[in-house]
Amino acid sequence: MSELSALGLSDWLVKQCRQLGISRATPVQENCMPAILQGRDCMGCAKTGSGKTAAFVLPVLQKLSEDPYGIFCLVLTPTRELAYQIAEQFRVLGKPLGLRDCIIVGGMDMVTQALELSRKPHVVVATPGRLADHIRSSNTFSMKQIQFLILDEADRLLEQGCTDFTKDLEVILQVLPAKRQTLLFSATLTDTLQELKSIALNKPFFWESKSETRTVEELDQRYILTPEKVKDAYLVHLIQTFTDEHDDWSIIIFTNTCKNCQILTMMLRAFNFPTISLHSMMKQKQRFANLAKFKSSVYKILIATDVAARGLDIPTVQVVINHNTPGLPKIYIHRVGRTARAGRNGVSITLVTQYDIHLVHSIEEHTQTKLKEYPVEEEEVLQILTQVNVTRRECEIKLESTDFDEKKEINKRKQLILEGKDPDLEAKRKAELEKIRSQKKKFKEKIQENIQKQKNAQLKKKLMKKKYIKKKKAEQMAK
Ligand SMILES: Nc1ncnc2c1ncn2[C@@H]1O[C@H](COP(=O)(O)OP(=O)(O)OP(=O)(O)O)[C@@H](O)[C@H]1O
Repeated sequence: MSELSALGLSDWLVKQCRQLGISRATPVQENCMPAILQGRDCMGCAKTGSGKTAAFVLPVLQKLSEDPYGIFCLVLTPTRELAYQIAEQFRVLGKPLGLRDCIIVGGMDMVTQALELSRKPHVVVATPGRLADHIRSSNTFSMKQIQFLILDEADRLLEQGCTDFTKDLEVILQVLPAKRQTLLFSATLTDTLQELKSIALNKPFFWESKSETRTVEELDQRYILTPEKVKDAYLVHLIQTFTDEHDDWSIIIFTNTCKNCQILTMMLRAFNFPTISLHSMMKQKQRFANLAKFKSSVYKILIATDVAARGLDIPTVQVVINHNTPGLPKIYIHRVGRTARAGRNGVSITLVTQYDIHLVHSIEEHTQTKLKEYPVEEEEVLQILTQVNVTRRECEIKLESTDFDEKKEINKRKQLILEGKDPDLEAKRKAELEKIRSQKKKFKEKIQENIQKQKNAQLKKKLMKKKYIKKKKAEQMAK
């Protein structure tokens, strides 16, 4: 690791870093910061928890201090919680500058945000959807002068997943100057390198940490093979063991859906575990409040969907449990990267059913790490199995009596409206597609049935012929 001052940072910034416990640069900082300070575009790919945020925050602050104006820098990131975390790093490190930042994310008041944007903050940290909304609806701010565009978790921003940012990014890129520095960072940048290269136009400086594995050495990666029906009993058993043995540990449990997140939270609370949840069906204020309670260790267990998989930096997290095996290796890398950050140790445990074994193989191949089995006293798990499953069922019934599913439907409709689609038309289209699909299926089945019938008839014919020949032969022999 290098001294920060040797990398071209001013004394005030080095001093500010020291106050935050940053005395020497991590490899991603050591390699990317000089290139950024030289004015180059940069793509940085380094493992989770390796200090990528400071690798772009520090050079931006250095440049901003030389020529301060607003809006100087725009940071885009996929989740609202991450936007607040990044803005906080800018605020803390840029305090001596009197840095003014502005956070533009969905679920918060648009008028207040528009007002803040019009006051020319130095740095805007945003999620793409809400920023694109402001650009479409307001002319009270300009981004024509920005020096830096930063895409944190860049691969997620550019991939076409369930939340597709590409249209919003197009809107944003149209209002940015062509002459700017573009910086892209992620722990899984190399997966989508080609798409990313088109965003950073000026022959970017590319740096990737050289390592055989794609997860950190300090992370102990484990799995438990379990039948689906016993999964929750394993989960309760694991949490009981961890909380019995450690006072100061926090645990993040990742699950696949908002509903599962809600049910597991209710279930663990029924067992008196201090549990809180984070998922996209919660109101934004509740999301922030829950995260704050988890960060301050008021609650030791956070159950989240993949909305919390990337970027969140919570040093007390010692354990990550994957209640479902992630379908994609890169989701696994980000999820387990919520622990073992900045040189600390951590454990990840993935619950694997017999249907997920191929996913584990793909994770192992991608991360170049073999997951080890986590030893569990199975007798103890079996002892609580009935109680856990009954409690889960009770929680499911309780949730069904609320308007959770209805809210989900409303949220889906809202999302479609935001995407400029008519929800009723979409539902009709979906039903029609479903009808066509089922007709196709029936048609295929019919063809298969006919083919089978033909084959059977041919077989029958062959058998009859054989029988006939046999009979004839027998008759001839008799003669
Ligand atoms: N040079 C440094 N020395 C010590 N700690 C550092 C240094 N740089 C950053 N950190 C700390 O390391 C932690 C992880 O940093 P950061 O959140 O930037 O990781 P990241 O690489 O962006 O991870 P992810 O891929 O999960 O988003 C933070 O708490 C940060 O304050």
